[in-house]
Amino acid sequence: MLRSSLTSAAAMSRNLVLTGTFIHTPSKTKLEVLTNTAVFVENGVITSIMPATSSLPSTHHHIASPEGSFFFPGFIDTHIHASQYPNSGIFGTSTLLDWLKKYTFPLERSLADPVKARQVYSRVLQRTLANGTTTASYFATIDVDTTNLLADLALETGQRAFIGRNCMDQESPADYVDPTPEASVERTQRVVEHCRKIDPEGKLIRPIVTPRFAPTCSAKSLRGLGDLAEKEDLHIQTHLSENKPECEWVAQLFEGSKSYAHVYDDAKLLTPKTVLAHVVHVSDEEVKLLAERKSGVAHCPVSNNALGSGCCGVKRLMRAGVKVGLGTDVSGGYSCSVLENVRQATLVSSLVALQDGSKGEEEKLTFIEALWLATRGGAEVMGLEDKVGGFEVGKEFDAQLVGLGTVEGKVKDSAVDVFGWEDWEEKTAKWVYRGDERNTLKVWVAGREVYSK
Ligand SMILES: O=c1[nH]c(=O)c2nc[nH]c2[nH]1
Repeated sequence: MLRSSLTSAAAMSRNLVLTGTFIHTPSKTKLEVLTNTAVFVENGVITSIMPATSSLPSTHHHIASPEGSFFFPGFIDTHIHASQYPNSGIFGTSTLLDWLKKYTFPLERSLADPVKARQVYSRVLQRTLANGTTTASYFATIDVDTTNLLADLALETGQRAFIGRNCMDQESPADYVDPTPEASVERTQRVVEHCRKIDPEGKLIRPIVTPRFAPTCSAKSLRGLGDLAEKEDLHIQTHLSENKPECEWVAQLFEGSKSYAHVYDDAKLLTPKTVLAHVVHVSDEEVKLLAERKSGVAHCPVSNNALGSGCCGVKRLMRAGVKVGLGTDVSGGYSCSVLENVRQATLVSSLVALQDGSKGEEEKLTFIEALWLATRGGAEVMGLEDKVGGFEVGKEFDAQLVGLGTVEGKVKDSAVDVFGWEDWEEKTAKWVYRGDERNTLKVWVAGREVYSK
């Protein structure tokens, strides 16, 4: 059940003490398991972590993890198109450019209808929270009012969200396009103002400048958006080098730029606050540029597989010092589950390891590294590394309670069977490869319970 009203005392409680097992990834290679532990949360922030004792202060609302369950940091979805959620699973055999025309632009255009937008956005917020996503970076549509509605709904449900209005002023359908480069900037400014009005300190809701991708943005609009982001110190999100025909198209449209990545760099759009989705077909020079600019990558394995875009060598990016998180990329990706992307990130990396010219075993991502990408990696990409991603004093309590099943069927509705002899690392691996939203029992953002099964 989604906590959209503030009536429940538990949902409201900002002073909590949670006890039981806590699992997180302090580093890329380490899964830390804290058993019999108490985590104190005050005003949404973790104030102490200590061994659990039998006497707990009555000033704090107590939540104990049931046997066999554990607390895990909330997932960070660094790339998701909220407006495309109704199309999840509908992509046929299309690839990126025909998929955009056939399925995506018509649906996005229809969301200028506020009734439909409310229905779709409410549902995607509910479904992502039910999958343990506590932070999401959303693309909406080109429509200002319904993009602002997405911001309102995210604030109401309590998810941490970056809200982006899609900018597109060329190479787009005649009835789904910004009329001028100036309109792209001015309409974006209206969304920025709205987000800042409803959440002045950006505690949960932040605007994000969103040039859709280079082909649908004129050089003038890209430059205008780069200027806006610089002036207002804003986050930026876009797509980079997802599939080969797209890359060829960009080379034709932007002959003056050295590469696809340079198209954005030439417009001041590669900054430490930039999130680039996909990044499948990039040269070493482009990878170096991303690392130099400290821009982040949203790795979207499910979408890359579904649309046949290619296998992203994610370890290559990480070795070069590029920040990387995971993105569901709904609805190029058919699932809004970050866990599904954790799983597929590891599987794709095994295929990358077999490719000619790869570094073999070095390309493989372990499930622990993939969980790190889904939490701390995503936090770095979104500039939230001091706030979320793990269990440490000073971080906000963004977390999910994960319940696994037993062979006796003690946890209902779970596809994970735990026999009892597995250690916590093995149980976590079983969750990654066998689990789904049925295992997400509760979710908190900044100490507020925002979802309960
Ligand atoms: O996966 C994607 N989804 C989109 O909506 C899109 N637009 C440009 N490039 C895109 N890639």
